[in-house]
Amino acid sequence: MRRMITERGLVVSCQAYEGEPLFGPHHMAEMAKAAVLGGAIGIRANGTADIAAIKAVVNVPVIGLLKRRVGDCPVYITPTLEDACAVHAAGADIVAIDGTRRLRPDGTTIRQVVEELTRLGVCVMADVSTLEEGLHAAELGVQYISTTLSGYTPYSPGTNKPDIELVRCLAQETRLPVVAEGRFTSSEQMIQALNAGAQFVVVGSAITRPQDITERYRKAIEDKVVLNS
Ligand SMILES: CC(=O)N[C@H](C=O)[C@@H](O)[C@H](O)[C@H](O)COP(=O)(O)O
Repeated sequence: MRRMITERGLVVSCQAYEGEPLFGPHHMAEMAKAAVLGGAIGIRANGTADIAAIKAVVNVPVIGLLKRRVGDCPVYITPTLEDACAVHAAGADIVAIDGTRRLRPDGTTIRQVVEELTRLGVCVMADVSTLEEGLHAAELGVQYISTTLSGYTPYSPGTNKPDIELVRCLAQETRLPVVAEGRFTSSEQMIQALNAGAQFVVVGSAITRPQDITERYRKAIEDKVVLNS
């Protein structure tokens, strides 16, 4: 049985890239278990192996995606219908796809992908970068809109902070659950997003990438303390 996320709260993204120490389904499944122990109401995961491994050990809904770069196509979050079907088949409760209007690597449009996933009964999260993309995805009939790609398209504002303003606008202008995702590094920012209308907040690197967390602490020392004279 596939489950939606209906509560408000924190979803933890458990992702590691090839070459990183925690890459691999075993590590990601253990990370997901730890996140659920801490109170995560859902997990976001990349790749069919990680999704299946995580589904086997947690009982909260899993948002699945498949990051895949094809040539120089900028669409890389579950870029094709086949990728979305693979994510669904791996057990994801919700399938996250690129929610922009950009053509997918196989030349298809978001409309075609969402129409087919809707016909198959797949629950879709559209990862968008602007309000306009969110409104368009909502019109196509997706179930969730996430701010995931804000700052990651050439036409969206690039900052090192979460895009709380986009959360607020999406929450005001659509009737769909809005997901706040991308660059959350503090619980204060999470509260701001929830108060701006997010149904839940997805936090990744700040919880599940130890090398990034360590680097953030180390940089703080460098910025404030003279280490060597
Ligand atoms: C833009 C993109 O490709 N985002 C990906 C989407 O799944 C992941 O790399 C992020 O880690 C995830 O969105 C969570 O964000 P953050 O790690 O900043 O908390």
